[in-house]
Amino acid sequence: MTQNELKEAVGRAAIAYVPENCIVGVGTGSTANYFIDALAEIKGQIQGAVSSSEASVARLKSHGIPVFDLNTINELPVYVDGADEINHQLQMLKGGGAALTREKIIAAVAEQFICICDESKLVDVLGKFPLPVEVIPMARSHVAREIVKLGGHPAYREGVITDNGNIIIDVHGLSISQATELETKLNQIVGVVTNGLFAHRRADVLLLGTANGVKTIK
Ligand SMILES: O=C[C@H](O)[C@H](O)[C@H](O)COP(=O)(O)O
Repeated sequence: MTQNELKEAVGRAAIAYVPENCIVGVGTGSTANYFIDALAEIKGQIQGAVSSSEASVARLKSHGIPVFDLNTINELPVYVDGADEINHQLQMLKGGGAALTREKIIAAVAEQFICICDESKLVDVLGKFPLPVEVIPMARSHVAREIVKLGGHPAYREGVITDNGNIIIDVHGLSISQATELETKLNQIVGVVTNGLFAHRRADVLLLGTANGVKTIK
């Protein structure tokens, strides 16, 4: 199977976690896009969605799926999203598509986080994929200097402005054994909006696309 076929398989498998008549949390990226396309097939059975990016909002709307403002809803049973890396404790590294902050907000509201990935994303130690950090533009140099003090190599992601009007610094050279501690330390740097470690709020279920089918890891 190709990587895209594995992504499509997990996107479809996640539909089983969507309760009838609910509002569903929808993530961002190529894997989440397959979930959105599968969701379109059952759109008559849900009220609609909340979404972590303008790109996903546009895709949901193109399928005729109603999109709600997160502030108008009281409960969110499930959030479905991809990841750039996930470890065996179901801690994730996210934000390759620059949507990390809205993803973290929706994940905080959701009762269950269902992570959908092809098997290339499962790692023993997070950090080979550069860790994205969303930063207020005027704090760029300050945040970069503080990241160096933590042992990382910061790189400004040129030409990218997030949906929130901020910039992204990608942190290279990390081998993240203490993910919750690093998530907290990075968030304490003044000027950081959030970082792409999802260690405090991990996934509840991983649907992993493999050559032998979709594996469920809890
Ligand atoms: O900002 C983007 C998100 O964190 C994505 O969930 C992540 O980058 C994975 O995307 P993809 O499914 O395209 O690999």
